[in-house]
Order: sequence, then C-alpha cells, then structure tokens
Amino acid sequence: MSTRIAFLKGHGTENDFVIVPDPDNTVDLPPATVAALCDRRAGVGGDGVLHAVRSAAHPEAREMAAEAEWFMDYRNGDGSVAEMCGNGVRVFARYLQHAGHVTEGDLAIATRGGVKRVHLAKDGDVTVDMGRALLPEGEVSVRVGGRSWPARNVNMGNPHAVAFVDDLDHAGDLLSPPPVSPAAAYPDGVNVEFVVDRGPRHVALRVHERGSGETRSCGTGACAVAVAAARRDGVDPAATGTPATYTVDVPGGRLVITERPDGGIEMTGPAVIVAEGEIDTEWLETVRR
Ligand SMILES: N[C@@H](CCC[C@H](N)C(=O)O)C(=O)O
Repeated sequence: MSTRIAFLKGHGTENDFVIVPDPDNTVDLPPATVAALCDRRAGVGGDGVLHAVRSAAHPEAREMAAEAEWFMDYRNGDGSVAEMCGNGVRVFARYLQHAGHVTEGDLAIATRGGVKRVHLAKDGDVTVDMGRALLPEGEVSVRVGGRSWPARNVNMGNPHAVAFVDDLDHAGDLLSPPPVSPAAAYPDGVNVEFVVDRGPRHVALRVHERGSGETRSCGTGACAVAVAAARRDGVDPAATGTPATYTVDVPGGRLVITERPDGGIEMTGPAVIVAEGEIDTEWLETVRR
C-alpha cells in the first residue's frame, strides 16, 4: 500500500530546498533517496534537502535540544551530509513560521555547525548569526581551464576557497568541481566561490558547491566571500571595533553580510516557501538503493 510523506519546497535567493518535516525522525533518507528528491527532472528538484526533526529525536542534535527545539538535518543534492547551510537555515526558519511552530522574532535552530540564532523580520527578511569565520593559514589556488587564481581558505563551519577574478565568466560552465590546490587543504572537499568587485564593499559571486554543483546562491559562501573581501581591503572589525557590512550579489539575488567586532557574522536575505505536497512512498521505494 502506498503511503505519503509531506514535503515543502522553499528557497533563499534561489538556493532551493526540499523540506521534509519529520518531527519524530521516522523518515529514512539514505543518499540515493535525497538525490532522487533533488533531481530536477525525475524528482521534486532542489539543491539540497532540509530534514526538519525535533532536536530531542535526532542523535546528532540531542545535546542542543535545551537551546533549540528543531534540528536542521541538511543534505546536499547528491545526498552527502554538510556541516552548515546558510540559506538553508533561513529557509528552515521560514518553514517553522509557516508551519506555526514559531512566530516572527528570534529563534534558535540546531545545525551540525552548532546552534544558530535567527531573526524573522516583519519585512520578510531573515537574519542569521552565522558565527565566526576561521581563516586557515597556507596558500591555496583555484584552476579553471588554462587560468589559475590564488584563493583564500575560509571555513564557515564548512570549507570554502574564495578566488577574486576579473570576470565571473572566467569560472566557465562549472559543470564539474574546479580543481583546488593543494587538495590536502580540503580533505573533505570544498565549496568554491569566484568573486568580482561591483563597488565599495559590494561584490558579486558565482559558486560551485560541494555536493550540489553550481547553485544560484550559497549563504556560507557569501559570508566567506565577505570576510575574504574585507581582509583583502584591509578591513578588520576586531581590530577597529567597527562592524563592516558587505553587499554580496549572487545569481539568485542579494545577501547583506555584517561582520561584528566580536568576529560574529550576520547574514540577511529573503526566504520563501513556494509549495507544499506529498511524496508517494511507492516511488520512493523505487529510488532507494
Ligand atoms: N548552500 C549552502 C551550503 C550547503 C553546503 C555545501 N554545499 C557544503 O557541502 O559545504 C549555503 O547556503 O550555505
């Protein structure tokens, strides 16, 4: 007999997700199932899955349950697990509001990257405190075709290589992961951002995401880019005591990133729920391998 699993579809600056509400953690999501759900022709379609589980019901989140009722169990489009997803957290917060679990204002969401504080504003924007960026030492470089650029290694809970380029077209078609050297700098793979300047404290990016390919936006990537641009510009809020705000244009919209003097990084942008539906579990059985 076929039963049905509820899902929603949402996006943040066109980084889109299949949301699977599963308060008691009863839905099995092996990588093949996640990849099938994210398939844009044969599935629902998305850059990743936001599995919405009560923290108390998930072994990776139980310790955060006192601080954050809900756990964002994030998966990339290929089914792999990632530490954090910045746009995902904003869309997750919007889902919790949509489902009536929270109202406008402040809330906390558990992620593999720790508890994230989120603010749902009246105007529809969602701000998330992404925590601090780590800037591991050592040179890295990114190559596409015959070109290569020095890149900044930035860790936002997940790994990024940020390369400043003259033209975003130089990133090419981004159909496969751009090689990053030395590979040993990123033992678990890497998200790669290509960045151009648009004006003072205003940049634009294209991104190739680990486990999802080129996407229309990446929240952790936008934060990594803002920090890399600030350091390149000689801007360091911790040293001056003054917050620094960068506008980051992504193919799917605009994100505003502020680094505070305490090192914390806040990201603001839209988050939208666009559809709700049901997944036929008979179909799911055919894709589970
Ligand atoms: N789109 C996300 C990042 C998702 C995780 C990433 N692909 C990884 O594997 O680290 C974002 O908005 O941050």
